[in-house]
Amino acid sequence: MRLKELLSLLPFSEQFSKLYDIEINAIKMDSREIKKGDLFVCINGFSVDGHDYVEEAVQNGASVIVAEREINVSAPVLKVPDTVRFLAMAAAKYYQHPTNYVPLIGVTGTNGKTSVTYLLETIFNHNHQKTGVIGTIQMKIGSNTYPVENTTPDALFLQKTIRQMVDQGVEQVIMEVSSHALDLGRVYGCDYNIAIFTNLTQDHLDYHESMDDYLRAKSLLFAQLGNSYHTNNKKFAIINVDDSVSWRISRSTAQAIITYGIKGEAIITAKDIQLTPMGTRFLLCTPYGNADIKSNLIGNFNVYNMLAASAAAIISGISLPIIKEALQSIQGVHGRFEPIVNGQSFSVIVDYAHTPDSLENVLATIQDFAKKKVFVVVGCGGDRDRSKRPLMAQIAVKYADQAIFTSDNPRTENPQTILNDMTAGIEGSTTNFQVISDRREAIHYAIKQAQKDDIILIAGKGHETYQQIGHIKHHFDDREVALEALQAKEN
Ligand SMILES: CC(=O)N[C@H]1[C@@H](OP(=O)(O)OP(=O)(O)OC[C@H]2O[C@@H](n3ccc(=O)[nH]c3=O)[C@H](O)[C@@H]2O)O[C@H](CO)[C@@H](O)[C@@H]1O[C@H](C)C(=O)N[C@@H](C)C(=O)N[C@H](CCC(=O)O)C(=O)O
Ligand SMILES: Nc1ncnc2c1ncn2[C@@H]1O[C@H](COP(=O)(O)OP(=O)(O)OP(=O)(O)O)[C@@H](O)[C@H]1O
Ligand SMILES: N[C@H](CCC[C@H](N)C(=O)O)C(=O)O
Ligand SMILES: [Mg+2]
Repeated sequence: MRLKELLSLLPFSEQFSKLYDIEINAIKMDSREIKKGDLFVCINGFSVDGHDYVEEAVQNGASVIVAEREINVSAPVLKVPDTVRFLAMAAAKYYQHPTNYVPLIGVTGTNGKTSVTYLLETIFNHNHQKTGVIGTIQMKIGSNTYPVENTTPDALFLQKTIRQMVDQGVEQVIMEVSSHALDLGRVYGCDYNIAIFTNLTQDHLDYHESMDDYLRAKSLLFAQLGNSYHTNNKKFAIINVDDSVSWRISRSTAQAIITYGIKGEAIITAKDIQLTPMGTRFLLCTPYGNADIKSNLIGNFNVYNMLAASAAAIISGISLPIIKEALQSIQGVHGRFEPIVNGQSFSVIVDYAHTPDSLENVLATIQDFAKKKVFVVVGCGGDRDRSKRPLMAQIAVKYADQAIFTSDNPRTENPQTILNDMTAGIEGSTTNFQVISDRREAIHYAIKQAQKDDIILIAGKGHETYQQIGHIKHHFDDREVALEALQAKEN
């Protein structure tokens, strides 16, 4: 690509006219990956500043540097006010605006993003449409899966991935959009057709300075809805009316709004909800008629997830019978309320609840069905929102008969400090908890204690297959460890 094409993204780009004819092989944001003829965009990150790696980029053959400040190197330097924005726009341009050639659904909110994307993937597949999915667990093109580092990848990886999806005949892309991604401009270059808001509750206050700032980030997805380059497709915001901030999300967009909910007045609603330990039944009510849904998914929060997915499917032209068939076919979402079964007389459930709200939802659901004791094994991530730690501990001791506090990706923090933050939230007279820092030991302990009809919730890691200590990810899978403990108990 000629540099002139990328420069057309910048206002007053004539000032760079001398550079128009430079040929760009690829756009890179990492000096270590630069090859001859690449353009290097300097990003000021959380650990280091990409501007400090310009020399290395030039040595590796960078033909142009894009930076936020004057830099004295042998390669030409394009000074722009915001390299993050430039990167997102340049990536979209370089990969020929892939999101203009495939419908794109973005799902944001504190909890339920992965669940809703999974429900949507199943619905579109039942409608015989090839899907591409980008999210926390993995990236998927059709049935091929690829590992991911982030829930929402950086702009370069994102645009490249969607381009691959378009080239491989994907007919619908569904992606989770994290608040970090919105705040860091990873999705500036995306043209969404549908944006879904699940809910907003406390998380990530290590990154966002307040809940208001967290909401601002979430609302950016709705603010950018409709920034189409070529298409004239209608755009829709799908919003959970039962969430207290939904009106602020609605006000962020000028596009059409489709509401869903159970308590408040909404376009897509659920009536006659029956929640059981085996699954959920409800009447899905839509402007196109109603459908009686019998789902294997457990808990009231999953009714919300099914409403959100149904709303997006309806808007995408999928019929109610297909939606019903798809929702009823779903056995569960990986690592979300996933039962671990080895013929034992009590239940073991692995779940990804790692926020106060999701932990409360899952424990309240379990408590509703519990015949005997409820155990919860839970920890809080290191280098993440400290203020959620005491809240999660309070919720654990409130809903469970016995809480076992343990480690969940301590990262660079001392595990004991995290556990102290958790127990600091608990009143002195409370005794239904203990601390077992080693997660394997904690899971074994809970399973050893359990008796007939008890329920053990192992929360926080869900599908994760590692425990991150320092900067190293050690293999660890709650589901494997639970099974190992069940087998040990048997013998
Ligand atoms: C806080 C955060 O978001 N960090 C992301 C960020 O890393 P960073 O800012 O630390 O990058 P850095 O190491 O400082 O590097 C800055 C720049 O210098 C460049 N560099 C660096 C070294 C070098 O030798 N040469 C060089 O050019 C880097 O390529 C980069 O362009 O950019 C990286 C590349 O895009 C991301 O992978 C990384 O996500 C980390 C892994 C992370 O944990 N992020 C979390 C907080 C996150 O984003 N989470 C959300 C989900 C949250 C939710 O569940 O709701 C997500 O979407 O995943
Ligand atoms: N709609 C919902 N409301 C509240 N809690 C939910 C909802 N859906 C799922 N949960 C709970 O939150 C946990 C995480 O769900 P899910 O992975 O779908 O959310 P997410 O938004 O993708 O999370 P992350 O930000 O970590 O990617 C589940 O394991 C469940 O306990
Ligand atoms: N996407 C979330 C995942 C948290 C999962 C939990 N196991 C932890 O490590 O804190 C985050 O990065 O905050
Ligand atoms: Mg997710």
